[in-house]
Amino acid sequence: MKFHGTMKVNEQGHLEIGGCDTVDLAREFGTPLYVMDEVLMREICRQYKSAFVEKYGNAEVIYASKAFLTKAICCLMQEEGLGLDVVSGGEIYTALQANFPPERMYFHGNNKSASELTMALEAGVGRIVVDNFYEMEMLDRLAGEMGKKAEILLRITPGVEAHTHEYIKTGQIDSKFGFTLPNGQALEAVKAALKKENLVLHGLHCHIGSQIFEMDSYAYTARVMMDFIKEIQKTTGWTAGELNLGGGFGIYYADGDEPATITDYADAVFAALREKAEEHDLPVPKVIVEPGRSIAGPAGSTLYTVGSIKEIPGVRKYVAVDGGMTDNIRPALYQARYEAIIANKADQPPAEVVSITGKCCESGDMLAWDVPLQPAEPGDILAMFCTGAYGYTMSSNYNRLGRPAAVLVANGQADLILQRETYEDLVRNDVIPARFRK
Ligand SMILES: Cc1ncc(COP(=O)(O)O)c(C=O)c1O
Ligand SMILES: N[C@@H](CCCC[NH3+])C(=O)O
Repeated sequence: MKFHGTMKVNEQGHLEIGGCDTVDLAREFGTPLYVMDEVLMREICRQYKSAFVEKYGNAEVIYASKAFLTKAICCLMQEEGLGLDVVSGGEIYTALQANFPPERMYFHGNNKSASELTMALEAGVGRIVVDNFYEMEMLDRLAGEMGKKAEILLRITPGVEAHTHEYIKTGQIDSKFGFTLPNGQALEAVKAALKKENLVLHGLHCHIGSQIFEMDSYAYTARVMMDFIKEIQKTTGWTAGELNLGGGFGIYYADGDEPATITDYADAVFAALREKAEEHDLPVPKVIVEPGRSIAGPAGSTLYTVGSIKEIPGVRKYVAVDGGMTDNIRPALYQARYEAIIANKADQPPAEVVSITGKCCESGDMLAWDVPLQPAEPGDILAMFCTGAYGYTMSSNYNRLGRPAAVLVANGQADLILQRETYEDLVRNDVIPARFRK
């Protein structure tokens, strides 16, 4: 069990985050509640900036907003000087609504629609990361029609097998993302992009997957990409000025996870780039990294209220909470592990091993299997750690549960950044055809 950021046990024996007693937060804002530790989030942003930008100069850190996005988070990222990775019209819209500068956005996606590309061009999104030939043609045409130039990177699938869960690997040849490098498709894509009248090719992008612990995988990928940049230069005369290496830096969720440091990450990447730059007589390109999970994940905790408890003697004890796969699908989807504590008994040692389940009509609706926990009773507040990334953003209304609220906490102050969905919100888009309204 590991505490993160500003977490501590206060004099009442309660878990405190950002100087706020979590039991009070649960009372004031209700549960389930996402609690984001602002100080920790900012601290991680600064670690990224210092490890990549301050140490190596020609680099940029952009936050992968798919991890956790609200308008307030856009404001925070802007204050910290990070760019934004966006992957849909909805993410672009959210960022624009928060006045996030469009030129600092990178637009990703393997199936962007014409209306999303138009929106990106109109807004002046900084880089569109072109994923496939269909998109390349469409973007060139749309930009031409609008009398604009699209500033692009090309997404390359480098053929790198990252050591992570099958569902979150993206760099291998058999991937839906990007132009495949090993079979020559990527080189064809570069040649095609260079010929397009309305596309300005600035560089390349790749992303090998998510929750990655081995910095060698990043170094290896950087070398593969530099070899490719040389190959492109030899074939076309064009030299990529930008290399976006994606995100994926792994974090601690539970005992046994051993993440590297952000400094190790930056050093591994730059050592590989410099080595290859020398070998190939190439400039080191501008490096862009897109961390999502590692910025939002450790900063977020979810508070739940304990309800029913079912003990099957000799088999298992289920402790049910008032959320579940609707606010955190990761255990069900990726067998993700989490650590939890009874927030109002945070000064007590764990007394038993229990499984934490949600309230959905689904046996797979589990938040944690066989974890140590303080003695749980109905009404207790359970805090689950490191839920800040891909919890809210992958949430659903299954069983017509409303999505939780979220607060940003710092220095004893809690600010609401997401309202709890109400029953009214749940029926907002329902339409009853006239023939039923007799
Ligand atoms: C293209 C791209 N960039 C960045 C990320 C962010 O990854 P992570 O949240 O693991 O840092 C992802 C998600 O895996 C991605 O697909
Ligand atoms: N959503 C995933 C990772 C995929 C990230 C986006 N490419 C997770 O929760 O781990």
